[in-house]
Amino acid sequence: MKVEMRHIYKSFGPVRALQDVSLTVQAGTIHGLLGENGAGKTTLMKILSGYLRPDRGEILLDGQAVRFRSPAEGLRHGIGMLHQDPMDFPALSVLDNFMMGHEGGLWLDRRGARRALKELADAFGFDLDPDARVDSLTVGERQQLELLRLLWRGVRVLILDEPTTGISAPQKVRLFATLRRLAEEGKAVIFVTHKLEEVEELCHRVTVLRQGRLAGEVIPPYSPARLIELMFGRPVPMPERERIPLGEPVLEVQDLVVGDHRLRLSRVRLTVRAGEIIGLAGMEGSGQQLLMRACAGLIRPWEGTIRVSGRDLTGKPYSAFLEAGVLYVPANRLEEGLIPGLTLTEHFQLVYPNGRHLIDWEQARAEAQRRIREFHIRGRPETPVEALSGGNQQRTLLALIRTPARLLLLEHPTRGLDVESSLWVWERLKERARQGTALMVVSSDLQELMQYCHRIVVFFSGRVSEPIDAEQLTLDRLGHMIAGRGW
Ligand SMILES: Nc1ncnc2c1ncn2[C@@H]1O[C@H](COP(=O)(O)OP(=O)(O)OP(=O)(O)O)[C@@H](O)[C@H]1O
Repeated sequence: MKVEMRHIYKSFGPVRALQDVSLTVQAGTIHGLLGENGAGKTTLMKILSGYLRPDRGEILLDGQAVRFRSPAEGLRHGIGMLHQDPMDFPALSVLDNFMMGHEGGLWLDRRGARRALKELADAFGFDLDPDARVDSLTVGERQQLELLRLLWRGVRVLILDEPTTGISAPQKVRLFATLRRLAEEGKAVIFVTHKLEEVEELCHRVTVLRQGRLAGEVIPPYSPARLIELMFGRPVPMPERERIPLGEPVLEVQDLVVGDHRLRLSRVRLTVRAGEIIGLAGMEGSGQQLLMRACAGLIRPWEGTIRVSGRDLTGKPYSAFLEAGVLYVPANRLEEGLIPGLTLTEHFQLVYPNGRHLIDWEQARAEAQRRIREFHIRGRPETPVEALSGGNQQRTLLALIRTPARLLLLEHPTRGLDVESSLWVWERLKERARQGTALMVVSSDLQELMQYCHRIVVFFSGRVSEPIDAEQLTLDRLGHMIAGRGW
């Protein structure tokens, strides 16, 4: 199906999210949509899939003008969107979610649906237990489930809004192969991303948006420098690798045994020093989060000890970890990090209250404004967090990290961030390291781990490697280890 969007305009109050954007996507192709944070990519795709209505402009499918009043209508026309943050029902099972929205709903033939789920999951190499509750899945697994659901619904235009952020390198390879296959079968695939290498690897054509406007359209062979210039309106220099000197041990993990219903980490030993940045690499769900949560005081270890700055905190409550200067920034920003419905000002007041009993809202607003400026958040003090673009939600989370901190535990701090914003975030994190904070960072971006971390710990199915000096690692070796080879 050929998709045409013509002269689309969309504003949210004073924010002009899209101005005169046109896009044509041919059937049988993978079309990239590239742009910096807040460029309007998600808004454009929400309009195409029926989640939002444009203020002006039209949409044509195979030359026929269409107007969708809801995503369900979009889906009936064969347009499905895989969102950046999972849009599922966490309290229900994988199978229930898979069947959700299907004509017949939950009364549908469950056995048939179960079979379809298994077949699709096998085709992609995804390992999803149909009876698991969705809130026990990782972000990546939830994305996988949603992708399978859309395919099962028979979409002809598949929109993927940054689909690779939560999944492992081998899963990405499989996903890309599947997307190519879907394109060969005649589907139109729209691939929203910040990552230039993904555009190069996958896309037959790419449209670049900048600040709500069309910046250009490019076909291979791509020049990364040209794409960056289209995205940001100027070249963006890459930083040199930096060696931050290390201080005293901050985090000392001894023979830690910790687990949940599906995974168990055995005898983990790790010391992180002041100023050190340790990267945790592995497929989503390989145990990184267990270690992070144990070190944040959110889950109790079964055995072993956790010491922070010499104090034994094993088995102590989360509040004791907070008091010791341990801060945890989770991956799931809209469920655990931010509170939908609350504004930016309200979020900052929760973390930095300006009064004991009464809040001076005038001052609160001014403080929020200051942080918005400092962290380059595209939003206003009164903006509710769910109205921010994904990248700006991430910046907000970072702006909410209290100072000083002894130990920062960050999951995917640059997930969903464009090149320039990622550099900016890492600058902030390095600044913390230089001030003596110890950092432990989970990321699926191996290149970024290699670039910024002193040492890297690799996880595979609950196995945990010794910390490896990042300078002695190659991207290739790291990729193999993550896939369970060469241990
Ligand atoms: N519901 C909303 N209410 C108010 N403003 C909004 C809303 N949705 C989006 N915006 C604003 O519109 C602009 C474009 O946002 P959009 O999410 O489309 O960007 P994006 O290119 O997808 O960015 P990212 O890569 O960070 O997700 C941003 O300035 C954003 O804050």
